[in-house]
Amino acid sequence: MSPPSSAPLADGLRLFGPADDPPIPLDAGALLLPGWAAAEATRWVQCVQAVVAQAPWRVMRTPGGASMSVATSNCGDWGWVSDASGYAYRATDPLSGQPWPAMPGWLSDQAGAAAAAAGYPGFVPDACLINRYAPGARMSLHRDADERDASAPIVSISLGLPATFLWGGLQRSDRVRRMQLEHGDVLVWGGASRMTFHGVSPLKDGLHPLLGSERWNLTFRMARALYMAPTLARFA
Ligand SMILES: O=C(O)CCC(=O)C(=O)O
Ligand SMILES: [Fe+2]
Repeated sequence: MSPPSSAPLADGLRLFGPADDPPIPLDAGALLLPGWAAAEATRWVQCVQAVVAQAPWRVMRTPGGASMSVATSNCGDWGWVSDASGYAYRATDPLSGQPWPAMPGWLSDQAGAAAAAAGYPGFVPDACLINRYAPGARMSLHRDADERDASAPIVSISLGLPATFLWGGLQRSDRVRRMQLEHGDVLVWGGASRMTFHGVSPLKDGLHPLLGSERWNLTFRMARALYMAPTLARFA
């Protein structure tokens, strides 16, 4: 196999990270792209800031009534919300009654390029959930199961403080692996691992040059749209 190319594709898109770190297979269908988003981190941060200027960070409640430990926002056609009635994708922000901020084209392009680099061409997200972790914030083991088309992958970007990511199996009781997610890391999972249980351990305190004592995570999904990989990929 030839070494991964670092040549910019267009408008700052790269096949692999600036350090040319090769992708790390995690499971069938799941790949870590180390540092893939690091080179453009300030642009990622600016995009999030523009979103939260319109749809501010808020703490959602779980159906059981507990406050989530992350603060959350969304952009795109569909925003993921949790409240007393359950989990759902909504077209409008419950805080404002207005549609969620549009997904910046650059974000959508980046998510599509990351998915393609992980073997999922044709990924066009219609939802981007943004989670903000302060020290102590965590996400318990769950799987992303509110989307219409489970053949579409998930693209998850980490910014700011490192976190311990929990990667389990298809059953809640399966062994859980712990891995460090660093600033700029991109995790893509789909196919056989699309319904893998995952979570995040309580964030350790620290100071990141760009985000201070926070970690931001952007999770791109196809919430309602159907995933249609380009025909060519089937013959590749
Ligand atoms: O913060 C992360 O890395 C994971 C977030 C997540 O799993 C989710 O929002 O569903
Ligand atoms: Fe998740």
